[in-house]
Amino acid sequence: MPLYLPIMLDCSGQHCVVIGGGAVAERRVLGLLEAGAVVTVISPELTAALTVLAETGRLIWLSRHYAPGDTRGAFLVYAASNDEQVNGEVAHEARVQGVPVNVVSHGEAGTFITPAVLRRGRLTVAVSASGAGPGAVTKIREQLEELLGDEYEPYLDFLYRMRGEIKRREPSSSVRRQLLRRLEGLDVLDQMRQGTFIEWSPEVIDTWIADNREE
Ligand SMILES: C[C@@]1(CC(=O)O)c2cc3[nH]c(cc4nc(cc5[nH]c(cc(n2)[C@H]1CCC(=O)O)[C@@](C)(CC(=O)O)[C@@H]5CCC(=O)O)C(CC(=O)O)=C4CCC(=O)O)c(CCC(=O)O)c3CC(=O)O
Ligand SMILES: NC(=O)C1=CN([C@@H]2O[C@H](COP(=O)(O)OP(=O)(O)OC[C@H]3O[C@@H](n4cnc5c(N)ncnc54)[C@H](O)[C@@H]3O)[C@@H](O)[C@H]2O)C=CC1
Repeated sequence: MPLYLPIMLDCSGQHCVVIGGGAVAERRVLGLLEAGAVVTVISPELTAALTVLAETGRLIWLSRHYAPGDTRGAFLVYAASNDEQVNGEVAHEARVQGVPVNVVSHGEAGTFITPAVLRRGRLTVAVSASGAGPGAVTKIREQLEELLGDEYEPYLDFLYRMRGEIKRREPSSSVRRQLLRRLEGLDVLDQMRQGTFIEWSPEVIDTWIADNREE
């Protein structure tokens, strides 16, 4: 297996196709929906959770087997049936069309693989072992879950908001850089972990910027 290139893809509004409706397809669909994709599932059967998503209009379900041409025009394709041969055909068709494809039954047959994912609001950590085995990946993801607690969600929201304020208010790029460096050096993350953080009002932000803007 090669060393894959990690990237973060904007899938919002993009048409993505999943072949198969089992447990693995379900994981792929949930990831796609979280990323805002428009999902079509092609499978004669669906898991209970996928059935609910189809019934509530969160995905488009074509209740049939894969047929040639199903991957046409897709942004991403997932060959997630339990039939190796079908998955191989899907992969071949997608490759010919230049559409990125993930093959769940045989990673190397696809053009990308799916990492284990940990999310904390704006934070996304994707773990790949380049095919060394799902056990290793899962264990590393679980260890990172211990390390990166829920406090990262409000912390990154705080940094995001303050970064916006600094960029909006401060015309000098060198001062901006200094403010952003100082911002990241604050003990806000610890305060959030301990539950002692008090949301910064616009006045507090003004004062902090004024106090920290000297070069
Ligand atoms: C190559 C890759 C291709 C891809 O799917 O993209 C691939 C391939 C295969 N997985 C297989 C088996 C299992 N995989 C899992 C679980 C996960 N597998 C995932 C990713 C990947 N799996 C890609 C490499 C990622 C990397 O290394 O970077 C995760 C991270 C993401 C996800 O699937 O959501 C998720 C953990 C999520 C988490 O913990 O967060 C479980 C456990 C379970 O399902 O509960 C089992 C059953 C138990 C077992 O076999 O150990 C088989 C054998 C199938 C067979 O026997 O027929 C193949 C085929 C092959 O080896 O090529
Ligand atoms: N990459 C991964 O993380 C993992 C991969 N696997 C592999 O993924 C495959 C699928 O796993 P599960 O989802 O657990 O299997 P499953 O048996 O629960 O689901 C298979 C799905 O494929 C559908 N299907 C079968 N033939 C089809 C066709 N011709 N066209 C469209 N849909 C078709 C079935 O209706 C069913 O919905 C396994 O066979 C295994 O090889 C298994 C576990 C984890």
